[in-house]
Amino acid sequence: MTIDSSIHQENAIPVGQVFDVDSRTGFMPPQPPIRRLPATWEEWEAMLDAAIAGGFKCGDAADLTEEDAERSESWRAQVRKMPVLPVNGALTSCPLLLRRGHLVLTFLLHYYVQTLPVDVSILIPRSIAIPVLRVSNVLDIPPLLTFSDTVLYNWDHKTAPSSANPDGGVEAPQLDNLRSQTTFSGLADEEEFYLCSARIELRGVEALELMRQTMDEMFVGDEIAVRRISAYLKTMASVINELKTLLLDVRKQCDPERYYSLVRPWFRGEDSDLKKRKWVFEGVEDEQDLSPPRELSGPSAGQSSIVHVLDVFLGVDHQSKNSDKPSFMSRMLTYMPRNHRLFLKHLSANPRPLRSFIVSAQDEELLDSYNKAVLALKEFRDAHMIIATLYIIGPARRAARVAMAGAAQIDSGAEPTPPGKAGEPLKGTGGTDLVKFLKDTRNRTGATMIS
Ligand code: HEM
Repeated sequence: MTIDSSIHQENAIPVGQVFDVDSRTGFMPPQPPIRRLPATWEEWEAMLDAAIAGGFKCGDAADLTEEDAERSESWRAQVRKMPVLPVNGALTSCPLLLRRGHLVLTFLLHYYVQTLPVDVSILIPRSIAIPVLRVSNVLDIPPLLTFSDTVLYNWDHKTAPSSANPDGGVEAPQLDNLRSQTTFSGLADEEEFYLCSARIELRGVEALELMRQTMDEMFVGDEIAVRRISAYLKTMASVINELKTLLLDVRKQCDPERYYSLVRPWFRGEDSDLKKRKWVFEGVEDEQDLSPPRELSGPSAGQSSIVHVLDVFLGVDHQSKNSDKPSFMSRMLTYMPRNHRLFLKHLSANPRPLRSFIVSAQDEELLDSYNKAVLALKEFRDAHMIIATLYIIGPARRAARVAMAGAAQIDSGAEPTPPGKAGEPLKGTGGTDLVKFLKDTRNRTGATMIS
């Protein structure tokens, strides 16, 4: 049986069409997402083409010239003049078009917001504000760029696969034959940042299949089942180790300084705005069916369902006992495609979780295999901390030192504080106090091991 089959028992892993989880590509769609919206919405596509061709810089870029600022302002003026295109008909009835619609509108939105001068308030013009709110409402995700826009629904084959597979089905994309459809900067570094996650999604499909097999065996629960689960968990540990290698491989083609200064600033959501400006969606108050969004965190691979699935399956709990506030991980669920969120909800509601099965089985080999799988996930997070240090913490400190040196030259009395040092803690794209947060998730993973 493949993981495509329908749910066949109460505690089965919930996969199949209803959850948009594919047996070959997991949370990624099996075929490349559509590349362009139909003619009715061509103005959005054309405006996005113009932004990409414009090679814009963010409004706070250190090397922004007057000419750069004028060019992006003339693009923004065109966006403001654009009509409010309808969100109806073919667009709302086709999930594939809706996904492309969300991608195009949120890239436009981030181009618009991030190219604004730093000293003006953020008013998102009606031409983007109304459609992005409508499309996001139908998809039930927030009206800004998400992991699904940059990774899940933003890929294509680098070269078209040579042939269909023998049974006439679609072949899963090869990990080394991927490209991204849309980027802000046009840099290979940005593409590599997205593709690193895409490869993890695809390689993670084997973990999904192992979970399904494990849950089937837990249902049986006899001695043979225990031996089989033990073997599945050992294989899962090696799959997670491969995910770690894929993560560390981001260093091969994504340069930390370029990522930090030329790619990452485009992702900022409302909660990462340096001046704490509010994002105002023009015209929302005139529309009966719309309301202003409550929370707008930028895209983060913390929204990757595959990592959440591993946590839920292995029993890693990210919710702090001393806080009523939802954890970052549970907040990120609302940024995932709705069906993937439902998938996770279904998995979390499993009446017989793996961890309690392991505890009650009292089998040494099984316990060892389980701990190996959890250790592999903890080591994935160790590697992730190395990456976050290389790509964010290091460059942020260096940028702060340069800024301090500049300020000291201007005014020797000034004492600016670098981010992540004595002042405000360094923020993640999702608005977290990132050093503390990443350490916490890593430690919680380690603490899941059973002694
Ligand atoms: C250059 C590459 C990467 C950088 C710089 C990076 C950075 C970060 C940062 C700063 C956070 C903190 C949360 C936030 O505020 O966004 C985070 C969270 C997270 N990232 Fe990454 N990340 C990278 C690649 C990846 C990849 C490829 C994955 C896996 C698909 C991943 C999975 C996660 C997860 C699951 C979280 C939530 C926290 C956790 O589970 O430990 N990241 N990342």
